[in-house]
Amino acid sequence: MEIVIVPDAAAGGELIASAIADLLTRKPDAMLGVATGSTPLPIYRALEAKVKAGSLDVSRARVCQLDEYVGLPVGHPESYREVLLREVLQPLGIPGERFIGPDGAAEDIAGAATAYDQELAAAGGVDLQLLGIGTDGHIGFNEPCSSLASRTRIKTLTEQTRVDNARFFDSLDEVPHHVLTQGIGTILEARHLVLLATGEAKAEAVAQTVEGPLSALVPASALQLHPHATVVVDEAAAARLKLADYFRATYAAKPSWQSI
Ligand SMILES: N[C@@H]1[C@@H](O)[C@H](O)[C@@H](COP(=O)(O)O)O[C@@H]1O
Repeated sequence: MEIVIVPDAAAGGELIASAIADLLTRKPDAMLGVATGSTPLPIYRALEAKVKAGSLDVSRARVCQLDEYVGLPVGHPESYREVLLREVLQPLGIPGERFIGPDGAAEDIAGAATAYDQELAAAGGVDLQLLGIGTDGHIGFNEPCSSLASRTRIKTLTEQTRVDNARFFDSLDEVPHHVLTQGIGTILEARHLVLLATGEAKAEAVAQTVEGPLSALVPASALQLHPHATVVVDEAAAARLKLADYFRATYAAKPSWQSI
């Protein structure tokens, strides 16, 4: 696992957007796994700036969703499909036909979960999966004690996650209790995992993810199992890392030709 400590969220967004640009240069039809929440927004704005400047070609890029609420009506502005259309697809000019995600409005939710895993596999898998992290260490919507081998499936949100996400809704009551999320096993199949965490509220979860034991209690610690996982943190989110100086020295000495 590579840990990169950046000065602030904007620098993290720029670094990760550059890695995505490198990937799309090597593989123009790469499948990008995108995440929701506030944290990845600087990545999307940095990508948008590159597209507008003409330095990034996304004309063949494909995009896939990490997770989705269950039970919101199709087109609900806070469904993750709508959020990603608004924050990623439309600003980058990527048409909806190149965007796949789980159907949280399906009548057969278990079937929709299985269908999404099959769709991801049929698409050739995910080249680079962006991840945020919940204050309880969740990735996607894999709450604590999710199986480290889990596939896309329905999960029940913890009260903490519902409270954390209530800011996007008019009231806590409107935050769904159930979600569809790529499983941890599904996420680990992506060829490169890139987790961005910013702000002091994430410092404890980051420390447990990076330096704690591999544990289903901290779902993000499953990144320790992945051969190419990059954790990008700002100074505030790095505050509890015991090995912060080592991570800084390692990154400073990294060969210039090597991307994250
Ligand atoms: N399902 C999403 C996660 O993918 C995201 O990482 C998390 C943190 O969001 P934020 O970045 O806003 O703190 O929120 C939600 O639970």
